[in-house]
Amino acid sequence: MGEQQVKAGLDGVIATDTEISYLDVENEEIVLKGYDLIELAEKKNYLDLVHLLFEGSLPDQQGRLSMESALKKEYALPENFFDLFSMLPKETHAMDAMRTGISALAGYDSQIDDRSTAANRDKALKVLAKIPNIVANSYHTLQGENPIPANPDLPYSTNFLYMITGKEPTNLEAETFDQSLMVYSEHEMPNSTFTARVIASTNADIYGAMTGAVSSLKGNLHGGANEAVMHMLLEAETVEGMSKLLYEKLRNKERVMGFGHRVYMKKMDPRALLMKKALHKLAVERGREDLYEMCERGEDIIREEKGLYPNLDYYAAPVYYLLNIPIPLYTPIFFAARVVGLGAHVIEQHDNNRLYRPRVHYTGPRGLHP
Ligand SMILES: CC(=O)SCCNC(=O)CCNC(=O)[C@H](O)C(C)(C)COP(=O)(O)OP(=O)(O)OC[C@H]1O[C@@H](n2cnc3c(N)ncnc32)[C@H](O)[C@@H]1OP(=O)(O)O
Ligand SMILES: O=C([O-])CC(=O)C(=O)O
Repeated sequence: MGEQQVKAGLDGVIATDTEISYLDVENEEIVLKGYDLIELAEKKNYLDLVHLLFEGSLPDQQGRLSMESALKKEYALPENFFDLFSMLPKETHAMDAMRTGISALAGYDSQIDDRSTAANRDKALKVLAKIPNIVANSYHTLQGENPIPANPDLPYSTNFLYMITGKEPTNLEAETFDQSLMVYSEHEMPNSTFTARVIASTNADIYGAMTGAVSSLKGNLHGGANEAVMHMLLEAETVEGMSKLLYEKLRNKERVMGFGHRVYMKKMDPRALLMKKALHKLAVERGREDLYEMCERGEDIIREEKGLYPNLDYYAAPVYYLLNIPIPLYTPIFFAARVVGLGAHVIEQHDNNRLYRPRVHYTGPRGLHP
């Protein structure tokens, strides 16, 4: 094995070739199939991006419509599917309920063992079609509420938000939510994507890979941070409260959720910048400029004191709050948006597979006898 150096957390290690996406930190660009994710998020919508990742190109109007109608045909969940959620303890976290739902879908797929590109793409589209229903209605069921049926007259992402809140969103709400799905859609090789690819590399199916990815994403060093950020903002209450809380956290050497990133670290996550703009628009419209100012104050303090910048979760959280989304759904929504990226990665892994099986640097004892 020689003298290979262990990189804690596999920091900087190249895990695979990919044609899907790349974080070009030097040029501050998130490259997605040759496009800049931020430009896509400003000019296109979520289903364009789905088409780009699954079909390899941005769609024309017709292409977008036919993708949307294919998704709508798959919105429904198997009969009595919600019974699953009513059997869970009502304290079950929305991420765990969603994970159960995705895992259960496997049993309904008669082509579960077909790992061809076309079959995998069909499966990924099925998950994408059903995920708003699973996210929104596993939550409603656990809350003892009735499931909210999909409204097929609404565009995909508008319907997703409608199924969460039960109210038809305004244009600004629908556009902001769609943009949030775009920025969450794909991000190269985060822990959850790596998890999905590692699982897929055993020839396991896409449902298993995605179920593993949900588990990874739940942790607060990853997707769970958006929920934690909102609890922090609510605890702080005011701009002054935010200063007090953050200085206290810094004194206690606590990690501040929503700051730092393995790849950007000393630079602002470009997706956070976009969500910051979206937050400003929403905050002005809602008369909640105080929430925006709290976030800015937090950003200034952590930059000055730690040299750290906000990541996407820091600004996505207050955006979701102003969209009246229940806090436990923030991370499930992150996952739902990421289904497209994860789907693309599982397809790529199966198309050119080699089992992931690394080695270790053994530091334990030798030569013992029982
Ligand atoms: C969309 C996403 O999933 S983005 C990630 C969301 N997660 C969060 O927001 C959680 C808060 N952030 C963090 O914990 C980290 O920045 C991570 C996990 C995202 C990346 O961390 P890593 O690359 O592993 O860096 P690591 O954990 O080694 O930290 C390096 C140093 O920066 C400090 N640091 C990093 N992030 C933070 C933070 N948010 N608050 C305080 N200190 C921090 C660490 O304490 C450490 O300091 P030390 O060298 O004095 O011990
Ligand atoms: O890239 C990462 O490590 C985490 C992240 O920002 C994401 O998954 O969107």
